[in-house]
Amino acid sequence: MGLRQARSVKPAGAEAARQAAVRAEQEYMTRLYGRLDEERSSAEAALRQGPAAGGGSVLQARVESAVVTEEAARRLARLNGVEEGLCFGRVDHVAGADGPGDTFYIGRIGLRDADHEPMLIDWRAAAARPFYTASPGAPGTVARRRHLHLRHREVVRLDDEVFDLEGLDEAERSGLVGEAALLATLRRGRTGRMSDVVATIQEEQDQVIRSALQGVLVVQGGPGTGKTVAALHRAAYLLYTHRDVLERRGVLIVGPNATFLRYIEQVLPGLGETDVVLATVGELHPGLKATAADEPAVAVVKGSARMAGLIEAAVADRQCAPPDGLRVEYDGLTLRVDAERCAAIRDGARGLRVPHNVQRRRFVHDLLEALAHDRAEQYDRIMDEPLDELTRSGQMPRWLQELIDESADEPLLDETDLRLAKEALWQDPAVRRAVDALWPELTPERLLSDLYADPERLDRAAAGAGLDPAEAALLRRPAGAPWTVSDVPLIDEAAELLGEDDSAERARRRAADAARAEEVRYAAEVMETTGGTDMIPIGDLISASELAERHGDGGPPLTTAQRAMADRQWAYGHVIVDEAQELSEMAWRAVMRRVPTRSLTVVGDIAQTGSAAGAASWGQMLDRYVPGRWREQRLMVNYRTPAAIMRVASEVLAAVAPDQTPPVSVRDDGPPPRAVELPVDGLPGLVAEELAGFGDGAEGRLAVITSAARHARVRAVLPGAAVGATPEALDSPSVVLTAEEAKGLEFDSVIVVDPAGVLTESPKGGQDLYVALTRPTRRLTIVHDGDLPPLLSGSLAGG
Ligand SMILES: Nc1ncnc2c1ncn2[C@@H]1O[C@H](COP(=O)(O)OP(=O)(O)OP(=O)(O)O)[C@@H](O)[C@H]1O
Repeated sequence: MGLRQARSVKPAGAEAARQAAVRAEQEYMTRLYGRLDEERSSAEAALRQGPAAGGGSVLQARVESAVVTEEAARRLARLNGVEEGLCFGRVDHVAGADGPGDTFYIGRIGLRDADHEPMLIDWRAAAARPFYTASPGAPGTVARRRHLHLRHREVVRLDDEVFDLEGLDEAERSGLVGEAALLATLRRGRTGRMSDVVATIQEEQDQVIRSALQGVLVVQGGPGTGKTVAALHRAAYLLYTHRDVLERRGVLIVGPNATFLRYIEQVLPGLGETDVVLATVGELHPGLKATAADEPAVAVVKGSARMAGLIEAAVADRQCAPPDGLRVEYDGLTLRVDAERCAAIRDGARGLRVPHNVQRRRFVHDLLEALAHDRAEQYDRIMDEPLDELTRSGQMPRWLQELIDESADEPLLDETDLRLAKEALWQDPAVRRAVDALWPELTPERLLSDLYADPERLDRAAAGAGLDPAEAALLRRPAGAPWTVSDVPLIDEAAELLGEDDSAERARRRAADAARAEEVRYAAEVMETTGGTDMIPIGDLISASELAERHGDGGPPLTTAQRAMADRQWAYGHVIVDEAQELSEMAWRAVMRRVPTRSLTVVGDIAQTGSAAGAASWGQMLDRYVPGRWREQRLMVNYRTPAAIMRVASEVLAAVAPDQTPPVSVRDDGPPPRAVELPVDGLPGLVAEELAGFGDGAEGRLAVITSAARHARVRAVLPGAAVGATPEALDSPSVVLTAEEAKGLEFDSVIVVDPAGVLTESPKGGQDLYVALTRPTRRLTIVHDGDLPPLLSGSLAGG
């Protein structure tokens, strides 16, 4: 939207009129909050009372109570979540020939009065849209947009934007100022957590938020253009508009790291939304929670799509036919299956179009059958020896010879004999060992750790997948080393090829039965806990780590989000990938498996790609799934970084990614960025000065972003600062981060230490410095040792 064209009106000299307007709005807000209180009371009563008694079985009654209770708990959670800023806007439509124009109040949820007349319109509803899209150039039927600023339940300020200028007198026109509501929001100090922006969504963002559910939408935008915030509001909007599908299937949001997910976590409940799973790539596979990163060169190999071929080859390598045939000692005999038969059995199993662990059942069956036959033949020969002797010596009685001749055509083993023989063989440890060695039952983790730890296996698999020996060597590591984030898509890929192993399948079935019983018990317990508001609503917005904790407690998987997270084969209704430029080809495969309908929102900035295995273009990652069928929307306005800071960042961008256009800053406030020549030992003084600049309020966050080379020293001189991308770091006034860790986050003040180091360490060639420079919302200080990179020195004021 033409942000600078939008206008607000300050009725100069009309203080009395302003006060009257505030009073009128206060009256309306009081009614709205009164209605909210009534709704809360009725949700609490529904929780206390449960469903009305009716006919039906005890089980049916229990299930109904669970449903009613869950619905009431959700409703209550939603109502409690909107206490602050319940209503934030109002639109007045132009009067028509048939009477005065409609007025709508816009809020975080919708409310109706006792007669079911709408009092407050949910921001996601179609009737709310003009509030976001009206602009002076295209006002539609909107005459005025009013932003209401509340503190608790009290109206503290109104900002009007009048689109029907004809209706204003000269004094009012001269009092018009630029986008007061947005700028006031943007200037607020940071709290370490992202907050919702429902009151100030801009038109270009609105288009992203309300874009159709179907297909792949790419949102490409520079730093601070609100990609993350728009993606989260889109999740809320889609869940509201397509509740039927998405409540059942859930929405998955993939973010770059756990801290980032914590940073955005509270936005969704704030928007009144649930049924959303937040996960990093390292958590995509149930049961895993990898955070360690590989060296860039290793990450590049692990991220390459060729790894899919390597894993396929590694699985095939675990399906053996011994070149000399199989020999097993059993019951005093040496049982044999010759090489040709072994190969036929292996190929027969491979020919089934099912995963390895399921094919194994056929392999085991056929191999045991071959062994059983060999055993029967050997017994037969042993039994035949005395008879042969009789024949040779001419002492065979006629009746016996006749009996032998009659049974000559009968098979050695009938069906029952064969079954019993196979069962007996399968009980024998030596037979099992032999079968397992040829075609083991494998978990994905075991496949991968065996592979990484065995150079010969690796070389064989690599050769089958077109990786050269040097690349294969990068994958080597000792068994038992912790999994890295880049391993997780590989484990997921392996799981797909291996299928459930038998024991896992049995455990899953047992767990499902137990969970069902537990759900009924839980519902009954909830009914007894009729504590009203202090009852913890059933949390639907769940992160992978929370899920793991709950499962550790043996709690039942209750919600869509919880069920989805626990199930590798869950198909989500929609997937949102944030900082999507960082995903490798293999990570994309893992994501795409989770959304067979290809309903995705892909959010990122190609200019910020830091990961060596990440995207150079969106087509590189997406064309193989939806060739030419993804749509792109660009966000061009930077809401975070003031213009003077952005000028410095833009010069870096021009040098490292000349084909990318930096966004235009909406803010041009704040002090100019500065460069300071200072040894690391001088940092405490600088940090103290910056923190003092925030004043005494609780708000205000500072980050020291430094190169890996200086990280240890910077940490040592700043013992009071939090370190690294941990959730606790978000609550700390100051934190020391690498550029990689700072991705997606923002801070009031940023000190970049050792820009030359950040620049050279950046795997892609400078993108990390661009990321670091675009984190501040107010102040940027660059600290160097007299080695300021030339691409910064031109645009910075020295200090
Ligand atoms: N319409 C808006 N109203 C108020 N604040 C907004 C609006 N759009 C974005 N912002 C604010 O601008 C800041 C940047 O937004 P966000 O983090 O979503 O940007 P981004 O494009 O994801 O950035 P990056 O690529 O650097 O991670 C946030 O503080 C966000 O709340």
